[in-house]
Amino acid sequence: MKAVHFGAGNIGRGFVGLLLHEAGYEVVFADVNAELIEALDAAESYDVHLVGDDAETKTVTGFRAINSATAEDALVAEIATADVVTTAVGPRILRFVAPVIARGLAARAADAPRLAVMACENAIGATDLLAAELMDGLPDDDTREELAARAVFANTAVDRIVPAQAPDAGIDVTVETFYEWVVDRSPFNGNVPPIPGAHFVDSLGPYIERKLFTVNTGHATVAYTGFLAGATIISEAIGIPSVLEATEAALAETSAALSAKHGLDPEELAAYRAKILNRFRNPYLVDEVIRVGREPLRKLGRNDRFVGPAADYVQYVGGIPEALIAAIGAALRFDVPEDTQSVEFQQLLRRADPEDIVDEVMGVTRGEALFEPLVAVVRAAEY
Ligand SMILES: NC(=O)c1ccc[n+]([C@@H]2O[C@H](COP(=O)([O-])OP(=O)(O)OC[C@H]3O[C@@H](n4cnc5c(N)ncnc54)[C@H](O)[C@@H]3O)[C@@H](O)[C@H]2O)c1
Ligand SMILES: O=P(O)(O)OC[C@@H](O)[C@@H](O)[C@H](O)[C@H](O)CO
Repeated sequence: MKAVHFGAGNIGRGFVGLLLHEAGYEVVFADVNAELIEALDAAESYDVHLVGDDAETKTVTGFRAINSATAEDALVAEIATADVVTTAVGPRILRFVAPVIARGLAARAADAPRLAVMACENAIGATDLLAAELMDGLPDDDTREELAARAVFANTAVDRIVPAQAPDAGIDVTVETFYEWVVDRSPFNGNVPPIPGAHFVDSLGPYIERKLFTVNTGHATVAYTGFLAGATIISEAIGIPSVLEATEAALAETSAALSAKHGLDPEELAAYRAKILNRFRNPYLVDEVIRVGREPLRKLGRNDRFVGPAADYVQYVGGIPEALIAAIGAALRFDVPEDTQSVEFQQLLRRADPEDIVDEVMGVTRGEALFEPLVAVVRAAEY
């Protein structure tokens, strides 16, 4: 069995690549980072260090690596004969990897089994987005129909904290012990790919929302409020009482919305929240607030970790989620010169009207209950 995985970064090597290897796949990593690809190509193995309770080291072997920027034809040939394609490149990069996956599908033998395509990104419907980008790039409906019949596109939810790696780590990765990979079973018609580390479910919606609106809302709240409090590392930030309080308050609101929307049990959600806060406290993970807060424009989008659950709170619980609005207020002050979106956002805050920022960045329009509270928090953050 062979898997082609786009994005040989932190989660690519430390989670998806590891689980596919453990499932018995030969993994072909594809990435645009030439140095990383050369290092992977030259190595016979790399280690994944699981840190925290039940620490252990796992070794990944039997992989290859291809530079997707310079060796596209070789990558197309790999996709043509692969069983699985996965991505962990970031949601806004999916449109760049879609065309080569399309070429790979077009090159498959007519009798080849359908290719399982799963985007492993922190976004609701990431695989749908990848599929839409792929289909949009095709010349006509006949080609779209032909290639759609050669693939199975399945949404997923992935959870494992993998920080940026130490400069001397090489291709080895340090990760937390916890992991969860949940995949929508419904597109496979009973033929799910054999990946023991993945959990196939009939309805992914509650899983991805529970993950994104608890792990990632909490993580981002710790990052943004921690950044303002002067912390640099997540485990340090969550030790600050005001940061913990802000995070617990935001997560109480997301849990209320999840419970009201999906019928999730409040006690189970409380246990889930407590476990996640403990994951953030892991003293062996050096996870910087600037990684966790990265790309604030994406994180403040309508369907992402703040506005998504805030809108659900308004719709399913009723009232205004004040703690989530306060966390958004902290996100507006995430001023990090090395983060392109942070720089862009700080410039936008200087020149744009608060109403336009709420509309265009957060996707909340005038007349919605969240509009005025969000305008007020943006106005308070403006220079
Ligand atoms: N790190 C985590 O804790 C974690 C956990 C769950 C999900 N995720 C998600 O996984 C994705 C990747 O996150 P990460 O932390 O591994 O980031 P990362 O920056 O470590 O890895 C991304 C990799 O994608 C590569 N890349 C960029 N453009 C590419 C292209 N056009 N073609 C092929 N490769 C390309 C980069 O060179 C990089 O190696 C994101 O969507 C993130 O939200 C991350
Ligand atoms: O990857 P992002 O930028 O969407 O979010 C940053 C972190 O919250 C994220 O990478 C977590 O570590 C991960 O989602 C844990 O499963």
